[in-house]
Parts: sequence; structure tokens; C-alpha cells
Amino acid sequence: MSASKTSGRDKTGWRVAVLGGGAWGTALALAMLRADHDVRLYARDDETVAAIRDGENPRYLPGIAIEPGIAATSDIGTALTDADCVLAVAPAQALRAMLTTARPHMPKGIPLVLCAKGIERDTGALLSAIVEDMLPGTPIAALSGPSFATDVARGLPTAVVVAAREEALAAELAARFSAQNLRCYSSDDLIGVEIGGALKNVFAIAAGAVTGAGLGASAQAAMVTRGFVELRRIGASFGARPETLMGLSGLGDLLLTCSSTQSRNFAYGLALGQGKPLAGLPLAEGVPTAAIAARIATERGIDAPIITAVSAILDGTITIRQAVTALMTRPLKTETDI
Ligand SMILES: NC(=O)C1=CN([C@@H]2O[C@H](COP(=O)(O)OP(=O)(O)OC[C@H]3O[C@@H](n4cnc5c(N)ncnc54)[C@H](OP(=O)(O)O)[C@@H]3O)[C@@H](O)[C@H]2O)C=CC1
Ligand SMILES: O=C(CO)COP(=O)(O)O
Repeated sequence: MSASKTSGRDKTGWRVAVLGGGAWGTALALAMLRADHDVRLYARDDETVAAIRDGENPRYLPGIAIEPGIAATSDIGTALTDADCVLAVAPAQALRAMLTTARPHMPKGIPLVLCAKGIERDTGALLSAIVEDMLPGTPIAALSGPSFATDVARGLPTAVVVAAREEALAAELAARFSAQNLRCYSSDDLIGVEIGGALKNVFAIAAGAVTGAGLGASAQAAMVTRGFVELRRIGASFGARPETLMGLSGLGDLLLTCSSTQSRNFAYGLALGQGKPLAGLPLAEGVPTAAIAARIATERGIDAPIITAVSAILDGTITIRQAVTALMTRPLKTETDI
């Protein structure tokens, strides 16, 4: 470890292993480098590793220069050797598979920071539950909030939240990850931060679909507002704190991804609303999350008509028009009845 100073805070540089060589893994590797850490980036694909070593990740972050100093490798053991901290950045549905590869090489007792946003489709498990299942005893944290990979990679000002059940761990990680243009808040509501990040993707798809289908800005605002009610209901059933969901992971990320074509989930919904082909579009985590969130809502008796509609539209059971009619003709109710 090397002694270093960032943003006026005294701290010691860590060896950080970033697992996942996509857009977010690459951006976070750059962010960790700028926070004075010794960064190893694991990508399972040799071509991606070679490209990152050459200074760009053209498949996932085209046109963005990767500063020298990140040690890219397709050997997960090399990435994890002597690591002080691990950032898990594979898509949510791939976390279990990636941890299976990582498990034999994981140093004991180091924090694992979940950076994906989703719920496991087959089991309904939050990502922290997957880690508890596969790597018992590992200190778990989650990093979430409104943060496009391209913005973070370019070093644009961004605020995120780092959560862990132990506030001291969350605070330490937030301090170590923060740098000039990355401001990390801390939280001890791990579940709340996970749920906010996972569910906002479903509404980002819905927002894109509303835009794509030409339903208007008023419908858009109504959908996001009522979607947020559903997010809070499901969050409450997991034990998430309402104030967490009012923060960066939840409301903050809804504001970002429900309003920007830069969001892949929004772009997916946009294509859906325009009747364009969906095959070959970039990762949209909200697709599997919509299906499992709809199932969770049904099983728990939670009223979540927008999530249910998004799930049904995605599996082809109903059209967007039919969903709109169903949502608009539901029995009237008190707005505050959440
Ligand atoms: N992009 C963004 O702006 C942000 C993304 N996130 C979240 O981060 C997560 C990852 O997204 P992102 O990086 O953008 O996705 P990308 O589609 O850009 O990249 C996914 C990466 O994961 C790798 N991968 C997939 N499966 C495995 C596996 N089993 N083992 C190892 N690596 C695997 C892929 O490798 P390969 O190329 O070999 O398939 C690829 O490098 C998502 O949950 C997303 O919601 C969060 C905040 C911002
Ligand atoms: O979560 C994100 C920004 O906070 C990225 O959103 P998309 O995955 O929709 O691009």
C-alpha cells in the first residue's frame, strides 16, 4: 500500500480489484485510480483486456481514453491477489457466475462492494444475499446512485452513495473512494440502497416506453411519481428505509435514468415504445428485474401496477396501449395511500 492524499483527506492507497470489464467496471477502475488506489481490472475477455491496456475499451466505452495505471487482466486470480477491496461489477444476473470464478481466489475478510443494479431473476435474491450465500462472512457494501459510466469515466462531477450494514465500513469506503469529482455519501441502509438501484431500472424502461409511444410529458411525470410509490412499497417490504429511497439510490437515479436517452434502460423502453427491434440493444438490467419484481409484488400482496404492466409488456402478454388503459381505469384512490 502506498501513502497518498486525495481531496484533502489523508488515506492510504488500497489495492482494489475491479471485477467486470464493461462500461461501469472500466469507469469505476478509472475512478479508483483517480482516488489514488492501485487498480487491477478483471475482464474475462482477452480482447477487452488488450484494448484497455492500449488505452480504450471500444466495445463498452468507445472514445474515452483510459489513463495509464490500470492493470487489466483476464486472470481473476491475478486481479484478486493481495486485494484490500473488491468491486463486483458484472451484471446482476451474472454475479453468481462471476463469484463462482472469484471464490477460490478471494482474500478472506476484505470488503466486497456490489456495483450492479438488479435482483436475481430466478430466486428473487438481492445481490447482498447472493454474496452472503456464496462468500459467508464477507463484509458487504453497495455503491449506487445517479452515475452514468461515461460521465464518471470522463471525470464529470458525480455523487453516489456507498452503503454497508456497518456505518463505519460504509464511511471508510466512501472516504477512500471519493476523489475530486466523485463524491461518495455513506449509508448504513444496505438493503435500501440495493433496492433503489435495482427498481429504478424498471421505471427507466417505462419512461422510455412512454416517450417512445408518444404519450406525452404529463404521462411521463405521472408514471415516474407513481412508480416511485411502487418502489417505496416494495422497498418497505424488504426493510428499506423511506429516506434512503428519497436519496441518490432511488429518487436520484430515477431522475437521471427516467429522463435521459443516455440510460440504456430508457433507450430500451424507447425502442419498445417505438416498436423497434430490441435484439442487440445494450444491457438493460430492468428487463429481468421487472419480471422478478412483479413476482415479488404478487407474492407479497403489494400493489405495483406499473411494475406488473412493464413485466407483462416485456413478456409480450399485453401491449403498451392496453397497459395504459388498464392503468388509467383502475379504481380511484387517495394519493397518499401508499
Ligand atoms: N453503465 C453504467 O452507466 C452503469 C452501470 N451500472 C450497473 O453496473 C452493472 C454492469 O453494467 P455495465 O458494466 O454497464 O454493463 P456492460 O454491458 O457494459 O458490461 C458487462 C460486463 O460484464 C461482463 N460479464 C458478464 N458476465 C460475466 C461473468 N459471468 N463473469 C465476468 N464478467 C462478466 C461482460 O463481459 P463480456 O464482455 O465478456 O460479456 C462485460 O465486461 C449493471 O448492473 C448496471 O446496472 C451501474 C451504474 C452505472
Ligand atoms: O444506473 C445507471 C446510472 O445511474 C445507468 O443506467 P443504465 O443502465 O440505464 O444505462
